[in-house]
Amino acid sequence: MTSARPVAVLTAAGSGSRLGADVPKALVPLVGEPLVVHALRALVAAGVEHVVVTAPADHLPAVRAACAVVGGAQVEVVAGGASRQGSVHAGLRALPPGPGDACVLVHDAARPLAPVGLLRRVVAAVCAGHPAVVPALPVTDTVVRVAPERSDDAGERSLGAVDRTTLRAVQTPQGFPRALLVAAHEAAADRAHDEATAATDDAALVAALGHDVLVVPGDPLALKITVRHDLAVARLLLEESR
Ligand SMILES: Nc1ccn([C@@H]2O[C@H](COP(=O)(O)OP(=O)(O)OP(=O)(O)O)[C@@H](O)[C@H]2O)c(=O)n1
Ligand SMILES: C[C@](O)(CO)[C@H](O)COP(=O)(O)O
Repeated sequence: MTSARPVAVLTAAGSGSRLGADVPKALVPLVGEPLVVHALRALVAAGVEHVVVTAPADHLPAVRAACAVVGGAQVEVVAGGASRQGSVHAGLRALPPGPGDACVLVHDAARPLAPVGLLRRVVAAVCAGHPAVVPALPVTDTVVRVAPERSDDAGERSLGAVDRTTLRAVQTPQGFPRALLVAAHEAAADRAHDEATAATDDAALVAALGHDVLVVPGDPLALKITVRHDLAVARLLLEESR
């Protein structure tokens, strides 16, 4: 068990194409503050000491200006990569080594309302010795597999339902000892050049090295802002909680 404060990479370099705003998703306001600022405040509230924020290369000044309003941690903003995986790798390269290496959180600006209790659960599990920790929620819909043939407007052919009791929807922040996370990213660096080949989360890269991934309870507040509807839900949740 370590008592050092954790450090973090906050991914904010995505364009937000599915959201369709006129600025990158991390800069879209939610009740007065950009998504990236909400996520950064949560990391600081959980005791994170140093945060590297990844930003779109053509929006570095805007993301720096947004993050400058948050005190309580050292914050650096660097250009992200061509995929989320590439951005996390770039963030890790910019994170100076130190005692916080015992627990690195990787968090998405796209999950602005992740509560501090959730962040603390992840940190506590990493500090207790787990090599990879992810928060996740049970899946509540019935989930079916579909046939691999191309779909058309008429729909797809269902191959039947999968057992949802064993499925979990994974959130962020995810936590790892730094050396292991870096090794996992180095081993998979050739996949990071495009989203089609990149891993969709960091735990998958650590699992690919043969390590166990611990799943801890997630939180509905850690929902991911992907489409406009999510932004409306987040606004309601935030207003309700104030
Ligand atoms: N090259 C990329 C792509 C994504 N992200 C970050 O990874 C998180 C999850 O990505 P997602 O929600 O898919 O964001 P976008 O890629 O921006 O969304 P879209 O796919 O709709 O364009 C976000 O915080 C996003 O900013 C990143 O840092 N670098
Ligand atoms: C990392 C993540 O938020 C865990 O659910 C998710 O995989 C990011 O996926 P996206 O396709 O980049 O939104």
